[in-house]
Amino acid sequence: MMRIGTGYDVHQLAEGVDLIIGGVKIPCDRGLVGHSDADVLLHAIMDALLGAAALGDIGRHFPDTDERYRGADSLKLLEEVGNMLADKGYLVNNIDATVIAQEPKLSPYMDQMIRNVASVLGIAEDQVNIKATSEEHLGFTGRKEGISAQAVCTILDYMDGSISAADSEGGCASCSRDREDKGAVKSLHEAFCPKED
Ligand SMILES: Nc1ccn([C@@H]2O[C@H](COP(=O)(O)O)[C@@H](O)[C@H]2O)c(=O)n1
Ligand SMILES: C[C@@]1(CO)OP(=O)(O)OP(=O)(O)OC[C@H]1O
Repeated sequence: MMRIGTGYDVHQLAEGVDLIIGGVKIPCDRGLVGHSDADVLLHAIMDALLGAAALGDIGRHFPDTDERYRGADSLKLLEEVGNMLADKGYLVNNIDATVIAQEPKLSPYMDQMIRNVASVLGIAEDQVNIKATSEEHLGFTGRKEGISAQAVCTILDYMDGSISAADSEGGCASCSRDREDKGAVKSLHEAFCPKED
């Protein structure tokens, strides 16, 4: 069965803070404020993945009252979310996301953002799409008070037997993540990567 998830996040812009989007530190006179590194794009993607798997949201798994997540690298949190999905027998099929930012221009950094997301999730780069749009100077994003992001994803349920190796363009996530010893992931590995054993 294919399942769909959506995610949305907003962070405020302020001086004296790094701007990190999609795991890329972007040169800018202001950055996003948060308890973690405030990576608005990765937060929206995590919520989409958790939503698709009916696993709640990032606040449930990484509470902003927990000191362990102060300044947290959101790529590490995304990797944890990927592990949660794999442990439940889900494969990430595709992710599409939009960052809404009046400035700076994000297009020069898109390829690296895509590489970062694909790499930590153990999927192919063409399973990830990231876009940017300004808000034509309208609203809080248009006034440059903050940056928002939206994401949608589809995931496939390996355990229901309805998908084949051909559905997993990225192959078995366990190959790139060394998680072969876990139940559902072991099954994925055996199904999708038999020749690599
Ligand atoms: N922060 C942004 C905003 C936009 N882009 C790129 O520019 C294109 C046009 O944006 P509009 O908001 O004028 O529609 C958009 O499709 C992006 O390719 C960007 O890189 N960074
Ligand atoms: C990942 C967390 C961890 O504190 O990051 P924050 O920077 O607080 O970002 P937000 O999107 O407001 O909430 C998610 C949190 O769980």
